[in-house]
Amino acid sequence: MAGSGNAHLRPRDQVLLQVEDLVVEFPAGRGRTVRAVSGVSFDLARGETLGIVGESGCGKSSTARALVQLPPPRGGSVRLDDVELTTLRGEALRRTRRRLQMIFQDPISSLNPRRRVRDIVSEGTRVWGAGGDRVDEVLEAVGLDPATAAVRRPHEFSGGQCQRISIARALVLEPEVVICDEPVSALDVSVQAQILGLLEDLKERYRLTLVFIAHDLAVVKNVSDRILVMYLGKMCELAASTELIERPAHPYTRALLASIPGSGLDLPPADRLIKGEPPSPVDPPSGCRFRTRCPRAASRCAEEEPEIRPLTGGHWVACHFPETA
Ligand SMILES: Nc1ncnc2c1ncn2[C@@H]1O[C@H](COP(=O)(O)OP(=O)(O)OP(=O)(O)O)[C@@H](O)[C@H]1O
Repeated sequence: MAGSGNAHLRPRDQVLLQVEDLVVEFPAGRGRTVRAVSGVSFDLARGETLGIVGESGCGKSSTARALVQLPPPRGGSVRLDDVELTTLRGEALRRTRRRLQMIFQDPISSLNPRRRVRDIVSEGTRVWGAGGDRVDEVLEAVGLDPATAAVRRPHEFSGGQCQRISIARALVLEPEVVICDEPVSALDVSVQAQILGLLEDLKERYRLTLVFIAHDLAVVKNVSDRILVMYLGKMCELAASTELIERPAHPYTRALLASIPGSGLDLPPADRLIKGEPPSPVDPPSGCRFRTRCPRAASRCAEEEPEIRPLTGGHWVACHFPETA
């Protein structure tokens, strides 16, 4: 079972992926360290979509990469079924990693321009020695005509089509969990909707479990069953999507939500804007990391770091003064 600080995690036998107290660090020059992710914990039931949202630099991509152990996190646990990924090495890690696939933000640069689509999509299957016969099926599943698309190269496709190719490349390995790291951020708005719709369809068809990362809460809210809001490497709030949208409790979540046109959240102007830039994660503020930009900050917020704690069943928040109305 999860430790007391991670009481929002469900019992292990109910979840496919369980992440506990994840810590990711990078060297930041002059002997300093940046803690990009600090104490992040969440779980995913099979077939569920968890959205992770927060502004640039809050640690979303570092969290995503730590799930697939690229690189392995500095601390914490990532458990897929009964398999603890953080202690796996070599062939055992490689074999388990196939079950978790990633889709990235920039589809064009993540595809090798010199190779034909068939080779790109089947690349992983050659490493695995299986799945090569699924290339046509997955190309068709992502909406590309295998007969014409497979022999072309990435530059002959639009950004949206390249993202379809990336999705096919992930799907061909029959993953259980697909981690989508800002999959639509680089695409035109009209294309974004198509790719989001495609991911929803594929999730049903292949019984996928999704982690969906975006800086834009407007995108995340429509595709996620639950949403985790991160700020400067830490968890702010975690709740079912409708609960988080209808009753956001953390001042950061509230400001993110109020910035979405038509969100229905009518905040006083001071609460609506997130002032200034995020502080440096190399030297984060004492106490609550959001306090330097928070309209509700009080002296306690500088002295004491808020633990993540329950508001109602399934709704968790790390704030000394959450909105509870
Ligand atoms: N390889 C690295 N070396 C040093 N610092 C890094 C590295 N990768 C990320 N960081 C730092 O870790 C912090 C979190 O970065 P991360 O990319 O995970 O955030 P993010 O929320 O995904 O942001 P974005 O939306 O811009 O990708 C940032 O301060 C970033 O500068």
